[in-house]
Amino acid sequence: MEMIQVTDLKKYYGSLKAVDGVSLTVNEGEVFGLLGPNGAGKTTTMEMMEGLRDADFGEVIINNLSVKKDRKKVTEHIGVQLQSTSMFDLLTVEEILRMYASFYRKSQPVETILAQMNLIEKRKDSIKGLSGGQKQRLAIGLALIHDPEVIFLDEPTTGLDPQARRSLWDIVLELKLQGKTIILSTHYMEEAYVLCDRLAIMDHGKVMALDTPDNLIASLEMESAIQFKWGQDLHLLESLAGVTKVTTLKDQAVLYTTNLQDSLIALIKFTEDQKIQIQDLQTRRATLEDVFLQLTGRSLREE
Ligand SMILES: Nc1ncnc2c1ncn2[C@@H]1O[C@H](COP(=O)(O)OP(=O)(O)OP(=O)(O)O)[C@@H](O)[C@H]1O
Repeated sequence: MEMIQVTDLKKYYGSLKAVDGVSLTVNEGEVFGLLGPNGAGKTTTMEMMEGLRDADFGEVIINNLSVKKDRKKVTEHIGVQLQSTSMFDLLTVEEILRMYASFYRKSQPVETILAQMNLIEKRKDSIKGLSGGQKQRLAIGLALIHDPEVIFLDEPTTGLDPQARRSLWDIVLELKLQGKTIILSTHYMEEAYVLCDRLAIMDHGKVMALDTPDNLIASLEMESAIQFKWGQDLHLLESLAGVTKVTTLKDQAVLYTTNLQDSLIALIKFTEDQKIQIQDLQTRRATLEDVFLQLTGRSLREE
């Protein structure tokens, strides 16, 4: 069943097209990702989906309710993770959860949220003293207090260390197991790959591609990438055995290939014959990063 339908959503700020005609659907129980670099329009898209920002054009339907016309009813079905900077620093974890619970007609027991977010030991601590990961878990806990079916997480792991990031991934996967529908924005391709059933790759306010992570990678028709420092003409590399595409990333050449072994042997032979030295050679399986590079000519990590 489709839980969310977004049709031709637009938001312009003067001549800047922050969101420029986004259409997508999110199925019930799915983790759906918006993947793109800073400024791609992920937050603006999510805020229009949540009803927190007015769209200039387009429509969002959540659980058969129009976000524009039935905003109040929609809020009962959705949970939005607030940025932790906007929480009341002097309250304790338990106090803020109780305060949020009081905003709703029906809410989950605070105990349940504390356990689910791994915050039982922190319940009496003030928010000010929490680590970044604990604050993010609390922010998600606050979004869950009224037990919504749909949860929006805007870059939930930005700025967290790898361990805190993984613990947040576990929480997202646990929420999925409970049947929640989750919309998550991120600029980490590994996170998108691990968590998302399907994802939309966004750039300059548009959806560049939308599919499962594996299908997006498979659509490139290149299993592996060979990357190395390269100061010569790129065209020299195009006819090497197995190579399907050639591109650059800063001072590096990236060769995509369907046959890593053939391409590597051909590359080494070619550079030997031409007396060209290659530096910093590495090979890897193609990733969502490569999908983004192919679609936009840029790296997700260039911020
Ligand atoms: N209120 C506003 N006024 C003017 N421009 C805005 C406003 N809000 C967002 N923008 C611009 O719209 C574009 C999209 O911003 P948005 O925050 O949606 O991107 P994002 O993909 O979420 O990036 P980030 O990861 O940095 O949050 C950016 O160029 C941003 O500067």
